[in-house]
Amino acid sequence: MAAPLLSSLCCRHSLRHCSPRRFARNDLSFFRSLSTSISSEKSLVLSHVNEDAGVAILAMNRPPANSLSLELNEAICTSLKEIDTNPKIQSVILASTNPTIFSAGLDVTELISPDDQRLPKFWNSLQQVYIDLYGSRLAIIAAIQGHAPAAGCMLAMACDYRIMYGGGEGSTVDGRKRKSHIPTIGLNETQLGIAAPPWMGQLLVRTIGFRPAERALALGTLFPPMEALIEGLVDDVITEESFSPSADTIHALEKLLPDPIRNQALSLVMQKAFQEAELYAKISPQARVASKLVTRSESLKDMIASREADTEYFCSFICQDTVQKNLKKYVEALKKKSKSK
Ligand SMILES: CCCCC/C=C\C/C=C\CC/C=C/CC(=O)SCCNC(=O)CCNC(=O)[C@H](O)C(C)(C)COP(=O)(O)OP(=O)(O)OC[C@H]1O[C@@H](n2cnc3c(N)ncnc32)[C@H](O)[C@@H]1OP(=O)(O)O
Repeated sequence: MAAPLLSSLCCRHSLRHCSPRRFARNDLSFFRSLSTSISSEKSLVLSHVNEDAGVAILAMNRPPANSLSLELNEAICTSLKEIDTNPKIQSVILASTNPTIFSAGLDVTELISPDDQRLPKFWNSLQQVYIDLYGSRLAIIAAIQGHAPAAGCMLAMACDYRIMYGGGEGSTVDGRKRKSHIPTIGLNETQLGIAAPPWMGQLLVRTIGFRPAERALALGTLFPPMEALIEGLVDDVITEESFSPSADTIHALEKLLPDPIRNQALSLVMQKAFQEAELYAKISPQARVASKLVTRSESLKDMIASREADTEYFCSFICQDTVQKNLKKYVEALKKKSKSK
């Protein structure tokens, strides 16, 4: 049933290689077929590979908050595609150059008084980020050193493993002392007066289970690290007390991390992410990818099948007067809060 639907509903531009037959095949080509051919501003992400370890880094680099604009979404897809073409690489660490914000979710300014050509393109680019991460042949490890609300949480959930910084006074998240920083993660859309799109909500359901997700979606809950761990929203929480760095890992990270974020070799989250990435990289790729297909292919097919309808709904929803009013108020409050610091 899903296959003919899929071919008719696949987005013309980004999914043109995604034939139903490929979907049925239990091999790497399924994941490769989901890649895009979008061009991008490279500096919005920093990426680098350590071929000896089979690990790559993809660090979002859009100050101040890594909020997801059309261009950042495209840059993530392009960078992931480049990494994907390197057969020596099996794992990627998805990270942020900002040590206190993983990603603030959608760039809410994209949603206010939107341009009617750009808005669907923007939404399409977010869908593509999800498809490319969730359907990647690569094992993707989220190194969540800072806040990850809404679509920031979606990015993390689309990865294979999530490691979050536990926070604390005088912590050394990037090797420098800083004041207390407790990050949070969750789908907080209802707090903005909007609902998470169905595929994002379903991703939360698959990650933490039906009832906890139902409640978290309704309340727009942002979980601090230990609560996120208990709910299963993250797989590991790292604190100075719980993790001891190893000289070998720091050395390998120094080889992997590009110049502007080389000091993150001292980040415990980054160190644990690297160890996890190495672990995944040692598994037979065929076997690992086949096992990923078991849990992900059906929901991806469903999401792709409803992609155009999702975009249409999103655009008409965002353009409603009441939604625009709520979003404007939200952005004003955000800016006021930031100024008052
Ligand atoms: C029946 C079917 C229903 C179907 C529904 C279908 C479609 C659904 C329709 C819509 C769905 C839309 C989906 C949305 C998902 C999203 O991702 S919405 C975005 C949600 N994000 C947030 O709410 C996060 C907001 N930001 C924060 O809470 C904080 O900034 C932070 C991340 C916790 C960090 O705090 P911190 O104190 O460190 O930093 P500041 O607050 O000072 O921020 C610094 C700087 O960054 C700017 N900024 C922060 N977040 C955003 C953002 N999301 N977009 C744009 N800009 C952001 C902030 O304004 C500051 O900038 P400055 O003022 O220039 O200093």
